[in-house]
Amino acid sequence: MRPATAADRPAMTAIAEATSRTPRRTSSDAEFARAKVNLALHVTGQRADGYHLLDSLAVFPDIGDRLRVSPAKATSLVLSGPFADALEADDPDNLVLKAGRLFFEHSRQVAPPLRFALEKNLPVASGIGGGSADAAACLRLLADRYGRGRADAALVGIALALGADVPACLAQRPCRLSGIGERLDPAPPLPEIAIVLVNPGVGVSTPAVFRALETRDNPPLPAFPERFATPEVLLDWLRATRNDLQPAAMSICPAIGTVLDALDARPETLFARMSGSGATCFALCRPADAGPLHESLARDHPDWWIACGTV
Ligand SMILES: C[C@](O)(CO)[C@H](O)COP(=O)(O)OP(=O)(O)OC[C@H]1O[C@@H](n2ccc(N)nc2=O)[C@H](O)[C@@H]1O
Ligand SMILES: Nc1ncnc2c1ncn2[C@@H]1O[C@H](COP(=O)(O)OP(=O)(O)OP(=O)(O)O)[C@@H](O)[C@H]1O
Repeated sequence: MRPATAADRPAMTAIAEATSRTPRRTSSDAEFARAKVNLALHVTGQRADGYHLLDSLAVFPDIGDRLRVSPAKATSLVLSGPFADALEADDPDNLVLKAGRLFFEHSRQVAPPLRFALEKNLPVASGIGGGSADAAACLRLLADRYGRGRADAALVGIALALGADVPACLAQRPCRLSGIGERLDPAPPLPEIAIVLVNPGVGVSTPAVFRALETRDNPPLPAFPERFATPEVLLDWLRATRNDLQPAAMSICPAIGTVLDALDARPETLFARMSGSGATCFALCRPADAGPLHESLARDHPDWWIACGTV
C-alpha cells in the first residue's frame, strides 16, 4: 500500500465536504468487483520512492468477486466463494476493511458498523488485482450509501492510497494506465473478443517481482490506434508490446511458463500473455472458441483455476 501524499489531499478534502451523516438507501448494495487484466504492461522507469512507472492497457472482463454491504451491530467481514480460505475474515488489513476505514476517515464521518460479505471468486496474489477490485467495489458501495456517489472525483485519491491498481478498478473500464497507476485514459474501443484466464494455483508477490526486474527503463507502449476496429488490429498492436514483468515473474514462478506453453499450444488461442505481476495468464480467442478452450484446459489441468469472459 502506498501512503497518501500531499498531492492526494485536494481530492480527499472534497469528499470530506461532501458527505452526509444519514445513510442513503440505494438499490446497489451488491457490487461486482471485476478482475483487472493487463493486456500489455511496460515498465518505463522508477520513482525516487521506489514505485515503478508503468504504461499499460488494462481491461476488466466479466469475471470477478462480489461484495455486499449492510448495516450491522458490529463491523465484520464474512467470506465465501472458492478462494475464501486464502483470506482471514478477521484480518484488519483485508483491502475491503481498509477501504471502509479510509473512506470514513477521509469523509470525516464516524464509521457505522457494517457487515461486508465478500464472495471471493478470484485467486489471491495472482496479478489480476482481486484485492484492488474488492477495495474499489467497497468504495463504490460506500460512496453510494454514505458519500456523494460513485462519480465523486475524490474517490480516486482514496483509491490510490489503497493501492496502485485501485483507481483503475474504480471505473472498471478499459483504460491506458500510466504513472504508478493513478493516470487513467480511456482505451480506444475494443473489438468483440473473448478472454480465458488461467492461474496455476501459485501466489506471486508483486513487490518480489518488481525487485527481480533486470531493466526498469523500457520504452512506453506504441501509439494507440483510434479504435481497435477488428481482433486483428488489436492482436497486431499487442504483438508490438510486452509485459515487462513476465520474465521476472517466470524466474520466481516457473509454473507461469507451463501455463503459457499450454495456452500457446491450443488452436483456439489467438494471443497469450501473463497479466500484471502474475501468475495468472490470459488467452484471447474468438467468442465461440472460449468454451472449447476452457474445457480442454480444464480436462488436462484439473488443478488450475480457469475462467472465461469477454473483454
Ligand atoms: C503491477 C500491477 O498489477 C499492474 O496493474 C499493479 O501496478 C500492482 O498494483 P497493486 O497490487 O495495487 O500495487 P500496490 O499494492 O500499490 O503495491 C505493491 C508493491 O508493488 C510495487 N509496485 C506497485 C506498483 C507500481 N507502480 N510500482 C511498484 O513498484 C511496490 O513494491 C509496492 O509496494
Ligand atoms: N480482499 C482481498 N482479496 C485479495 N487479496 C487481499 C484482499 N485483501 C488483502 N489482500 C492481500 O493483498 C495481497 C495482494 O492480493 P491481490 O489478490 O490483490 O493480488 P494481485 O492480484 O497480484 O494484485 P495486483 O494485480 O494488483 O498486483 C495479498 O497478499 C492478499 O493477502
